[in-house]
Amino acid sequence: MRIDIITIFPEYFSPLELSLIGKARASGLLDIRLHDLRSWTHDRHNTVDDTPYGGGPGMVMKPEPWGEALDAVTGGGEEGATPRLIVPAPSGLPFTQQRADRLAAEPWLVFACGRYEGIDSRVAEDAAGRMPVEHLSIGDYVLAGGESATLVMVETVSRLLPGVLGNAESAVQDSFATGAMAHLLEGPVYTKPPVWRDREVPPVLLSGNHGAVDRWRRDQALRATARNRPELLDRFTDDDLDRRDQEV
Ligand SMILES: Nc1cc(-c2ccc3cc[nH]c3c2)n[nH]1
Repeated sequence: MRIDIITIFPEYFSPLELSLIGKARASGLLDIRLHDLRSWTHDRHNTVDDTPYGGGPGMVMKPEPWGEALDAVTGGGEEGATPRLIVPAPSGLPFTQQRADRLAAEPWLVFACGRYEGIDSRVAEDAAGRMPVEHLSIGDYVLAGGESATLVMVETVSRLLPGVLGNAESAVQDSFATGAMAHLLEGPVYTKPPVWRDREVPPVLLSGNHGAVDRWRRDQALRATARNRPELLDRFTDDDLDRRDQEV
């Protein structure tokens, strides 16, 4: 997958040089390219913002640099390929695991990181004439810019790509994404030592009884979900829950 990120703070994305994503980039699994929006300004001050039409607080990102940046970045696709443009925004569609699964199937994503009060709306309108455009929100809170949201989305999508996670992690990911644990919150996890500050690991996890361990883990996941996200349990009918009992 190719991922282009356009931002006035390219250094914000140095975490993408680390860990699994850093390794995936080094191996060629992931091709992440950073672009400084100011490269497409032509004035002495590299101006990217201006006052909002209609008045109001703050500044709005000017359309000209964005238009030139998107033309330059998206024009260079192989065999004229076009990317999907993702614009992080508090007003966007919810970014969910399901939407991440869908984005992970895309060959090329471009992220437009806004700042100030946002990007002149004509930029996305103009781009939509040449490529799919999605405004996405990572949650109901307001960030100072799109960079944090882009980091979250790039990490969530990248870890779904085959080969990015090691075998162990991808096995864990599968068990929570599908089957009896799908859509449930993860329960508690433990590792050595068996006793730490007089706190024991739940004995079932040391029992070697895989059926009992699976049942215990599903029960813990149901408890965590009922406690913190009861609305997720609405997805299950009583029959589903009974069937899950048989499954595990
Ligand atoms: N889910 C979420 C996205 C944002 C966001 C996205 C872009 C910009 C640009 C300026 N402020 C922004 C905030 N906040 N919260």
